[in-house]
Amino acid sequence: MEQMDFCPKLAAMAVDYNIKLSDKQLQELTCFYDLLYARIHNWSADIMAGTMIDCLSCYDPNTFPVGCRVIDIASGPGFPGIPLKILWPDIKLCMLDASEGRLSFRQEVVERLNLADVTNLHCRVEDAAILPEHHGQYQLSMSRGLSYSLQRLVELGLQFVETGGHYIEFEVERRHEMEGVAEKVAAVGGELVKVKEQDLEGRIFVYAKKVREMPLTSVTAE
Ligand SMILES: C[S@@+](CC[C@H](N)C(=O)[O-])C[C@H]1O[C@@H](n2cnc3c(N)ncnc32)[C@H](O)[C@@H]1O
Repeated sequence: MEQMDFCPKLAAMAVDYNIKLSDKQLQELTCFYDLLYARIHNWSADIMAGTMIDCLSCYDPNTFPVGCRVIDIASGPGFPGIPLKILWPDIKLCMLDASEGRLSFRQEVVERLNLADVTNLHCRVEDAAILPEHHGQYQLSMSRGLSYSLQRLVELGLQFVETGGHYIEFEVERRHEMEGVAEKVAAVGGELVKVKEQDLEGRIFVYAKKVREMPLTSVTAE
């Protein structure tokens, strides 16, 4: 029953949040939901439609150049990377997570949906950030649900992008973290571009641009 509800709920929410989804994209997002439901957790259609809309809401034309190289850090089962890839099939997407189980699930989704230009990485973000094949190799990085401080997240995210590239943090209801956010971003080589709030999931999107290269500090506990 939940599964049958998903597609119409997502379609209605997309209209509410001004996100245009084609029938094909709705089908693909529904297929992703079906796989999540069967393999990961039987999340309700309401919760999952909200999660998909949350992921898609980070889109900003100034940070997503056509065909851009994107890395989703700590992607888990594929959020926000897979919904964004479905909405913008031209992006070249890498999804990274420290959990191996999540990698095989994401791979299954990629194969079922026949998604091109997607790579999957089983690695800790701190390790990948200093590898030459990932450091500075993307135009856009993002993370949703990784539980580090905002400054540490921006620091890590900016390691992956070239100068002029962007990092998007999916911040949620940590108002204290938003104090002095521009200074926190500047301290790790970035410039705060904008902050966007959305009622759904208490979301605050933080957009940071990389303006200079900074070495990654070796914080191990926060
Ligand atoms: C709360 S989940 C969020 C997953 C997904 N981004 C989402 O929005 O549903 C946090 C994820 O971070 C991953 N993770 C935690 N520490 C990590 C690290 N140091 N490097 C890479 N992934 C990490 C976990 O394996 C988990 O999949």
